[in-house]
Amino acid sequence: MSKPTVAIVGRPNVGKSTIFNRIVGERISIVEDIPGVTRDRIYSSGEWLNQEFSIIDTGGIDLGDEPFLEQIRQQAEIAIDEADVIIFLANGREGVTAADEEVAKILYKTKKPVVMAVNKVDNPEMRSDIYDFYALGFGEVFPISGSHGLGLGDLLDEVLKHFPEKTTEEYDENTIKFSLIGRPNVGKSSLVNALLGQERVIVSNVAGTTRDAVDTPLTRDGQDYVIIDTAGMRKKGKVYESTEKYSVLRALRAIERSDVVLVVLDGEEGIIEQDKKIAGYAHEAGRAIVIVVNKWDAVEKDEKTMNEFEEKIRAHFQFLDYAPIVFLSAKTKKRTHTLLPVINKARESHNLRVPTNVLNEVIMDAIAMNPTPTHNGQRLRVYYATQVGVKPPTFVVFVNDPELLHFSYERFLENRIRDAFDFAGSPIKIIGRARS
Ligand SMILES: Nc1nc2c(ncn2[C@@H]2O[C@H](COP(=O)(O)OP(=O)(O)OP(=O)(O)O)[C@@H](O)[C@H]2O)c(=O)[nH]1
Ligand SMILES: Nc1nc2c(ncn2[C@@H]2O[C@H](COP(=O)(O)OP(=O)(O)OP(=O)(O)O)[C@@H](O)[C@H]2O)c(=O)[nH]1
Repeated sequence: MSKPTVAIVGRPNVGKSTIFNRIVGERISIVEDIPGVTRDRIYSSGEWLNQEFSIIDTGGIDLGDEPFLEQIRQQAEIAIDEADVIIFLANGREGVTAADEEVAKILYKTKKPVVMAVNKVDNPEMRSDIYDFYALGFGEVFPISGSHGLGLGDLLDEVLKHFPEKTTEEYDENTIKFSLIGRPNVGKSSLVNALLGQERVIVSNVAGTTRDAVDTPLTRDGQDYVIIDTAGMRKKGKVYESTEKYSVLRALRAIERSDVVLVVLDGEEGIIEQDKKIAGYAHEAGRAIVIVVNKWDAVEKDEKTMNEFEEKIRAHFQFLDYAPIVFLSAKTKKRTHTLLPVINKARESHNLRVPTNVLNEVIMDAIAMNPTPTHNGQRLRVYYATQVGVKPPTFVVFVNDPELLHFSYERFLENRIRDAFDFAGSPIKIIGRARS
């Protein structure tokens, strides 16, 4: 299900990142640290009154050497393209500035709801500083203070009012939604074309929450698929489309709407740091993952080449050890037919539920084989485990003290679970919980 999206715009220094962090709350900090993956804090999720939404800090989208005004203009346009509701943020301590007026001018052009918030109103006496902002014409002005956490509730109440009607599931639940991510030029568009082949369906604009998203349907062997955000893979001529942060944002949104994510690599050029970062996003999102090595036609090879490349992938993407690897060529179409069955399998793993009794046998056997660790004289005790969810499969392990369940032991349990059940292509999550 795609969540509504909120974007924060405003000139520099009004406090966009402060507000973003407030709204995102603890979420970012609890995400596990993956070595080599730096987090761009431009896109995350928030929750208010049980309503989940995605949030974008357009200020975090670095638009290179563009002049100052051009940058904020482009950021406002990104907000218009990507969001369902826009928070226009200004600074109450400085009043309405020329740059605020520039942002306003861009926002007048959109039909999307804009909620005006004035930040740095740190105490009630300062509330009179906000009246000038009514002149910008966005209706009610919400005084807030990011540093003191004031006024955010009222602001979010207003934002929520403008969310689109609850969208029903975009596609039938049997339809497999997948996206292709990877750095520029690895051959994502070529691969989509290769998959569509003769049966190329006219690209239809299926309305998602992002008006701009163009998804491409595909049916093969009786299975329906939708390739998510094929438009985002093509350059559409807007200035900011080519900036790295924007393509990351686009990819993150596509990942979020997908069941399965294809991480596309260039077999000819090999693996570079950017690939790792992109793969990290897919992993963190908890989607099923397939690694695709494209341009395999262009690689000079002997019988060892594929194994060697696979070893390289495993060494670089240790966190993706569950992802199957498919070598193919979008250009010659060699082995492209092997891809969809692997996608089907990954989706199946992502939805797999295992019986509690068998799961507990596996866990108890694991413990017998490799006794639980001790820490400061205290031994970890594992009582039982149960699967609490799918997409990704999530297991709660009841223990005496979750602090004692270290990453390495968790990893060991994960591997035993994987040996016992076929979760190929899917991440699995283990949560330690104290038995009450
Ligand atoms: N007094 C006061 N200062 C604030 C408040 N919110 C943010 N600030 C300060 O304003 C400055 C800018 O905040 P940021 O959140 O970095 O602003 P930004 O809009 O994201 O800036 P850019 O990243 O340059 O676009 C920081 O020094 C913050 O500490 C607030 O509510 N009150
Ligand atoms: N040799 C070879 N070249 C390929 C293959 N697939 C794509 N290419 C070439 O790689 C280049 C980039 O392909 P695209 O499909 O545009 O790559 P992309 O990942 O969609 O690129 P962006 O739109 O920039 O993100 C083109 O020149 C393709 O002809 C392949 O399997 N083998």
